[in-house]
Amino acid sequence: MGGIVAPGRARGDVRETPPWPRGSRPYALSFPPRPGETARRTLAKAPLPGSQHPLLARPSRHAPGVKSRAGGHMDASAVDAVIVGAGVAGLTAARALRRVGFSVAVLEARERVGGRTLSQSLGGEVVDLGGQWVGPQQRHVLRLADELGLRRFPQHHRGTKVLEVRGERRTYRGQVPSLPLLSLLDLQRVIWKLDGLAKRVPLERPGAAPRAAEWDALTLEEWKQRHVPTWGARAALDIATRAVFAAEPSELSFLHFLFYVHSNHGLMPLTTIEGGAQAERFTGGAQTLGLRMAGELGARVHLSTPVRAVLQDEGGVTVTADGDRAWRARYAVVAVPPALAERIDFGAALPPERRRAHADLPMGSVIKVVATYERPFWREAGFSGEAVSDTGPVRLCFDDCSADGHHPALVGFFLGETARQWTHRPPAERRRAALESFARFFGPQALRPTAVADLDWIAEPWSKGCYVGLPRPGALTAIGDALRAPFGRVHWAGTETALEGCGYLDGAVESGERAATELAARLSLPATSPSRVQVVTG
Ligand SMILES: Cc1cc2nc3c(=O)[nH]c(=O)nc-3n(C[C@H](O)[C@H](O)[C@H](O)COP(=O)(O)OP(=O)(O)OC[C@H]3O[C@@H](n4cnc5c(N)ncnc54)[C@H](O)[C@@H]3O)c2cc1C
Repeated sequence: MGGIVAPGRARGDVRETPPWPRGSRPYALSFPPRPGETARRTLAKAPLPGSQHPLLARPSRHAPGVKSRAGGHMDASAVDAVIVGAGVAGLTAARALRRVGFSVAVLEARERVGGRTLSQSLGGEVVDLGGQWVGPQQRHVLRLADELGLRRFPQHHRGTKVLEVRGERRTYRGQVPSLPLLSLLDLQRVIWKLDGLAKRVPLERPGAAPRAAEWDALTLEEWKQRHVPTWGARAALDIATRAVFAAEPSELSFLHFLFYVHSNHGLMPLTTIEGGAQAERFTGGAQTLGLRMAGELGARVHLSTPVRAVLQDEGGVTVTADGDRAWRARYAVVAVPPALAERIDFGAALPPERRRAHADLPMGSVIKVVATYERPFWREAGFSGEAVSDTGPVRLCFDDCSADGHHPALVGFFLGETARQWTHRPPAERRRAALESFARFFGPQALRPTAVADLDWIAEPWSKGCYVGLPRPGALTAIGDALRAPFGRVHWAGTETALEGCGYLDGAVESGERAATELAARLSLPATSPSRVQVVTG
């Protein structure tokens, strides 16, 4: 097969006729306004620097129809946009572009879609081994879920909670943990203080915060040592940090911590169930988000396709995957975590700030464990199923029963240093340790599950950890806007690039919509390059 064809569906072979003449259609995709909207619209309207980029002056090593590096002929296909990564962000971008008539190909390294979401059957009910909850503030993901027709149900939270601190098991009800009064007062002051400081970090440019350089050089641990006098407030801050970031306070840039809190509507919404980020779950699991979108995209999604190079020239982008397969596109959206983008060759002109983003946003560390039971024995004993611990190895636990309560389950998390300690241990030993934690929280019945499943996200080669990439101290200010700024014809998505909901499903959706808006603007400009209608295959 060879010759000249229009941008095609999956492999450059089917013309997709847009309902308007090329170049005449307004670019705007209709997403509701959000923080930074003005700036984004400006970006979308301004001529982007693609054609002036120094990289575009030289021909691609992978122009269609040429020999590949491996010497074989390339299997090149042409589309408007190649999207790298079929997580929620990449699929959101692809779906949005597709719905306004652009042709897309989505290339995914794994043999499944959904990335950091994974829903699987356990004990007769679907459980989530990756991303799971959504909250009322998370409007991007909630709107997408509604569009896709997904149903949600409230996270169970009624009953007594468990707090394990300094080796002592305490119980409490409501929102106020069982700590000494002085610690509680200190904790409330610290929450107000941190929420106040977070609001001073501009989401578009954290580096423009009043004391950005100083805060970026400081770790959350160092800030805590200076500003939090009571042991109880310190312990609560440590526990909350591990739960929210899957990292230790000593690993986090204080500036990034504040950015993240601002991006996610404050500390309390981040850490609570009722009215917070853990308020609801998806019926059928969170992976249904990606599965539904992939269903709409059909053969445009290519699984088991690890991308190795995204190289651009004057006319477009050539994306090369394992097996010497290549796709030709006008633009690309790279929707993988920065730590995974490090493995992709973007050519010598990739700006140093962007290289730094790939090198200095290591992923957090989490192992998630779900155990199912005959009976919800913790509910029957008056417990909500919520437990936090500074002892571990399970440091955070929730009730994970099905919506109707008929499939009792608990879910636990190994987080930060604890997850790293357990990543190399045998899975059976790890599961046993998780059950022992559950038993300490709620009673010995926890040692008798009907089934147990766990997922060590550190060992996942296409995630390298989770929940999210975390800038090392000093990196956020050095990277500047390179996390989001397009590199020639390459645009970036993924929850790490989100202004709102960063780190969460909400941020993945927000970033996918933003990248689609950027691309739609450029794709709607009059087509000047003949290469967009060329494809030559072997
Ligand atoms: C245990 C756990 C619990 C979580 N809990 C929650 C929660 O309760 N609520 C919430 O909102 N969020 C939660 N999250 C975070 C949430 O899952 C993520 O923010 C979100 O899924 C990120 O989506 P993404 O599309 O940005 O990235 P990803 O899901 O990582 O998608 C990137 C995709 O790119 C692919 N890829 C990587 N490299 C390449 C390559 N070279 N070529 C081709 N493909 C490639 C990957 O395989 C992946 O499919 C949790 C995550 C984990 C792991």
